[in-house]
Amino acid sequence: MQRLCILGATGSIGQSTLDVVARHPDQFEVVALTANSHIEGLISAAQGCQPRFLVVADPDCEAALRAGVKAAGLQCEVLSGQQALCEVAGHDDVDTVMAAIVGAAGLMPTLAAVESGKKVCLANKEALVMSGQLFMDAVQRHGATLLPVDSEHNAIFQSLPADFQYGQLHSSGIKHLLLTGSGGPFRETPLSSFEQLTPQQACAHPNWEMGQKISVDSATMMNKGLEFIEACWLFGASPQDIHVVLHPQSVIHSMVQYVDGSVIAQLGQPDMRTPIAHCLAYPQRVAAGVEPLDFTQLSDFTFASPEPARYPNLFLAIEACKQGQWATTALNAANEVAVAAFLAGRISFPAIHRINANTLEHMIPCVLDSLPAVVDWDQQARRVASDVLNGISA
Ligand SMILES: NC(=O)C1=CN([C@@H]2O[C@H](COP(=O)(O)OP(=O)(O)OC[C@H]3O[C@@H](n4cnc5c(N)ncnc54)[C@H](OP(=O)(O)O)[C@@H]3O)[C@@H](O)[C@H]2O)C=CC1
Ligand SMILES: CC(=O)[C@@H](O)[C@H](O)COP(=O)(O)O
Ligand SMILES: [Mn+2]
Repeated sequence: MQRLCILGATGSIGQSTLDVVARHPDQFEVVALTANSHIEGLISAAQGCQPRFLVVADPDCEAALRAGVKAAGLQCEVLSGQQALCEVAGHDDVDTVMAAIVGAAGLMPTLAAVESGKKVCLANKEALVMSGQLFMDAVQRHGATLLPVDSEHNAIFQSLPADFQYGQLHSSGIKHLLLTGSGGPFRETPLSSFEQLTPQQACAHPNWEMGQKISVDSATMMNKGLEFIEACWLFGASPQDIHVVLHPQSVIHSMVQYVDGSVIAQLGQPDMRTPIAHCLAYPQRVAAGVEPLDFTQLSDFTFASPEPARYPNLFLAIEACKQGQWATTALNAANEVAVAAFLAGRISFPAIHRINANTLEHMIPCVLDSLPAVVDWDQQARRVASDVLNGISA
């Protein structure tokens, strides 16, 4: 029996994880569920799986959660605050942590799981983008098992040689990692109308149902930029090892191109239950509730290169990846500030890129060789991004 902690249980990945887990009560037991403040969602999830711990990050929500737990007749211990998230992620009674908090808020709880040597199923790409080498060193040092949930990285993981060793792309006969991206909802929208695009339009992804932040990131292709950085860390790749390919159908989830001309791909429905089930059951396989692909019903597969004028955030992220940790941590922070402002209706869609680029220009390169340095740098970048934002929206 695998004992699970689901960080971000009320979100899109959290809910898909609960769906997979509920199909296999003989294999998975949920020990802890966490959220930020969505109490009803947490209680409803707890009614399905009866966890021992329920945790809200926002301490102001603890009393309401306690009352809700009592009213629902649940036998859960209620905790709150970031330290409590870290405690359940590293708890002795937990084997596996689904890291599915969105954004930088996931860094500390995910690292707590890593530092306790857990099996960590990583959806929270921002944690890795922020802390790269420190994160990967902690995985090594604490003997954690890191499995990629992000659909592209899961596809690459499945397409690599079974005996692939971290960082040995070239000696494994690999030429390139082909990172596919849909291009988001604005792939064919005239650039002249970008200033008028709304959050609702940006969140209407053509293929995937996801949380708001990652949906906007898909629309700007910052998501692919974050994934580019994520792939470098996960597989020990260099920027020149990775090619981004537009594939609007999102059926091929990414590929590995070998020196002999072979290309190995992982395909499937655009449904996160597949990579989630793959990570949870690895190295076994379990049913995920996902319909098999029917190739006779599929439309054409098409491919293209992303255009810099349409997706400047993608190219900014690739450049940041080449610059190093100071740049990727700052870019991630700026992007979180910018996307929140766009979702709140404060700035236009193209202003997301202006904030990201201006923030990077204001940051003076430095070495981030400790976690406190990363956290401090993230905060500095948020302050700079907020100043840029106030200048734009004033
Ligand atoms: N959705 C998808 O298909 C995919 C997502 N990912 C990655 O997975 C992660 C989660 O994405 P997604 O599920 O879409 O996001 P959602 O917005 O749907 O869910 C986010 C979750 O994080 C919790 N949360 C938000 N802020 C905090 C905080 N400050 N402290 C603690 N918990 C917090 C939310 O709680 P509450 O409900 O209380 O706000 C919720 O449970 C992201 O990093 C994303 O990039 C990767 C690949 C695919
Ligand atoms: C499902 C998943 O992994 C997302 O990250 C997805 O890739 C978003 O789609 P885009 O390819 O449009 O970014
Ligand atoms: Mn992805």
